[in-house]
Amino acid sequence: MRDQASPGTLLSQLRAQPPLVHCITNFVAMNIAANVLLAAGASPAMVHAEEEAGEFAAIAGALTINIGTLSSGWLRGMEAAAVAAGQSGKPWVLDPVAHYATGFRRAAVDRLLELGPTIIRGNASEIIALAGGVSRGQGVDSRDGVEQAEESARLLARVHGATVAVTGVVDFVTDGERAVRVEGGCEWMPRVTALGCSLTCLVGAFAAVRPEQPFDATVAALATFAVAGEFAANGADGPGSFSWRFLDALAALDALALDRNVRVFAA
Ligand SMILES: Nc1ncnc2c1ncn2[C@@H]1O[C@H](COP(=O)(O)OP(=O)(O)OP(=O)(O)O)[C@@H](O)[C@H]1O
Ligand SMILES: Cc1ncsc1CCO
Ligand SMILES: [Mg+2]
Repeated sequence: MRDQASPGTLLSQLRAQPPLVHCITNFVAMNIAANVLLAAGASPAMVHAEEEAGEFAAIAGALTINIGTLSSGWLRGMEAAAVAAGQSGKPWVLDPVAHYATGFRRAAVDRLLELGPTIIRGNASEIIALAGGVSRGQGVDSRDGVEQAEESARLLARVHGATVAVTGVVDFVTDGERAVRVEGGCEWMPRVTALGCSLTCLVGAFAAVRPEQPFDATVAALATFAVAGEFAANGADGPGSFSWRFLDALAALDALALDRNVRVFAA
């Protein structure tokens, strides 16, 4: 990994100049995602009303859109925000939560994809289905392995000119040319709701720090989660204690510890 764009370097930059991150996320995720961004050192704002989402996206350093608890009004807010982000050259991240579940979600994601997300972050079931494959997903949790989603991720990245991140036991990131796997995290992570949604918001925070390098920004965010997740697993008895230890580990994580413990490998 090039030195100037190591995860630790990006984390230091994020903390030196905390980016304002416009998050349109779901009702389940709103609180934990805001706390995750604050713990990491970024400044979250949960703004979804259609009357203001476009205006706000132009002010923020990056935008994240998550369709977890979608409604028609929210979708109009998402579209306005994505258009404004595109017009003002701000990176934006799409989290297509359970987009395969209903026609409403499928149509919403199709429209959002047309608006050209900079980064797409999902679990394996979501990424496989987004590329037109047959996924085993039903609800918001993944029922497929990341390995099964790697080719789908490469395809999506090429078709949409986006960086695509698939998360799970070992994460996978590609921009269609480069690809890496990020190891780490812990078994409790999928047992705490909305940690993936929160990661999407953190990807936005890193993208605001490096808008021209969405691939490096995405890897840095995933690496931050992987290392903080491993540290937090130490002494955790289950999802409850892991959840608060994870916030503490994120806040305590420094650039040096991140770069020393990160496990990113070319794929
Ligand atoms: N079994 C596991 N072992 C280690 N880390 C994991 C495991 N499962 C998920 N993770 C990590 O948890 C984080 C969230 O990823 P996950 O794939 O669970 O997202 P998600 O399914 O979209 O979650 P949600 O929809 O609940 O927000 C990522 O950092 C990922 O690396
Ligand atoms: C549980 C749940 N339901 C809709 S969104 C969400 C958060 C995890 O994706
Ligand atoms: Mg998810």
